[in-house]
Amino acid sequence: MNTTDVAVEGSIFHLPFLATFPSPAIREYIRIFALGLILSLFRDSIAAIRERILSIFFLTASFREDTVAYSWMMVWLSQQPTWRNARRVEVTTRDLLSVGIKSVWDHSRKEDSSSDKMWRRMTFLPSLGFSHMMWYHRHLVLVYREKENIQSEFTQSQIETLTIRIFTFDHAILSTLLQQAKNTFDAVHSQATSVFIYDTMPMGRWKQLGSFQRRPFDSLILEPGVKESVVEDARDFLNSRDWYHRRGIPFRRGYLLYGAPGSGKSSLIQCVAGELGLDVYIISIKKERLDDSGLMQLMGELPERCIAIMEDIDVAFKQELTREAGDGEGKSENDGKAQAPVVAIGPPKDGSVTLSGLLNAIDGVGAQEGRILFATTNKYLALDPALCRPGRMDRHIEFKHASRYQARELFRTFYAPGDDAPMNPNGSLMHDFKTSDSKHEVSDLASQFADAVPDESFSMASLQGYLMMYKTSHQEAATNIADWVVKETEAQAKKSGKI
Ligand SMILES: Nc1ncnc2c1ncn2[C@@H]1O[C@H](COP(=O)(O)OP(=O)(O)OP(=O)(O)O)[C@@H](O)[C@H]1O
Repeated sequence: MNTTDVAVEGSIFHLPFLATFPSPAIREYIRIFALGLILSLFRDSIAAIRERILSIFFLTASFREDTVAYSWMMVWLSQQPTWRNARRVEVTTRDLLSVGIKSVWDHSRKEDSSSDKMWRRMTFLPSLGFSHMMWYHRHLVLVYREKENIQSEFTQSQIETLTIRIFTFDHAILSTLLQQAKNTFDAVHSQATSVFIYDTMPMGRWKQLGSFQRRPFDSLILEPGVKESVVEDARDFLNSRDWYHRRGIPFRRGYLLYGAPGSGKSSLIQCVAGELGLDVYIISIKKERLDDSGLMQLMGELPERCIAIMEDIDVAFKQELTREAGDGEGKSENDGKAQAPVVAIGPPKDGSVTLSGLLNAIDGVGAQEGRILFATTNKYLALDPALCRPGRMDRHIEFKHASRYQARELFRTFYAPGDDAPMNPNGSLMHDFKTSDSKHEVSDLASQFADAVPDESFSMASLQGYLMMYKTSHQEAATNIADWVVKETEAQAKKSGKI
């Protein structure tokens, strides 16, 4: 018997059949392989036993990154004091917008109170790949975050899963925790509108892009009653589900906002979203790799109460028209009453969404109920009649360049007395806006400003741009507007080749 045979037979891992192999090296390989196999089976059994024990004593809930409940839980976790003292923790000063976490303002560092450092923002989260313990209503809770690889046809990416285990036999505690997490999330987001985009990669899903502060309703200046009527119409729609169902009418509503660029179309959508507390889902029809079925899928995956936006809906199909053709100041091509659309629509140039695909996605069988669709265009006449008909676009709202009324109200809102008036470095208001004298003064200057602006000749965006040059001096803004109008009119004439 040679030394190798002794080693095999004398080891704690004795396999008699190995003696049939003449080569000692092969015997050694087989022995190591078998040992590894047994260890891995042993490890799996231990994990299965551990899992079994945990599932007996703990209530387990998993949340995938692409679900709303995951965002609730992450926001709630980020607000738990436990992580501030944890020995292993993820600290970030960024907003984790994909899950809707806004970093919290840390007021605790009083020594920095004179400087911006007081406002250092931090979010504490349980770190990835590590099991954390915390207490919830006197129950032990285990928190585990892990990333899982997802392979698609084109790419490989990762998706996170959060697992919560609660030491309890009572299911109600999970419901309480979820409700509390949702309330926390809602409270954090009550002043903000969440924005979602469709992520076609690695697999189609709506993904939160971020959130923006609700736009104050008063900051949008349209002709009297216009914005109020849109909000009321949308509110009425949301409350009329049964009415629609009883009459067999699909429970969807569409608004087509058309007209001059920079006149408040996107701003109106922001205001409606803020007033009705709805999230916004942006649909880019021109997105790469989006075809008819992809569009249908993303429309079908919209949540029930939301605002879906399709901006520049004309650009998706009209190859010969470009946005620049009507972007200049001065009267827009859409001024005046809306006429019947006359231009035929050609095949798509870049994207692969077709007109019939779009029409189906808007009101086909798979289209989501309860959603509000806002489509915008600067080329109203270029749209196909089928796209504009009631049922797809129920209300058409025209936007023109600023009227005198709008110019005056813009000025008044811009220099409105209030807490958000421009501040001096020492914290005092730049103007004494709080006195009624200054209110009257702003009113008078607003009229002077509006008188100098020709009716429906300049976009609200350009007037706003002008006022931005005089953020701190309303008198100068009112005095210099006449010169600005002359210069701008000349510039427009040059641009359009009139001089
Ligand atoms: N009616 C308005 N009232 C107040 N501000 C306005 C108004 N119209 C435009 N603005 C301001 O001008 C800027 C552009 O507005 P907005 O994006 O809403 O215009 P739009 O009509 O959607 O433009 P576009 O067609 O080019 O996308 C914003 O900063 C907005 O605050």
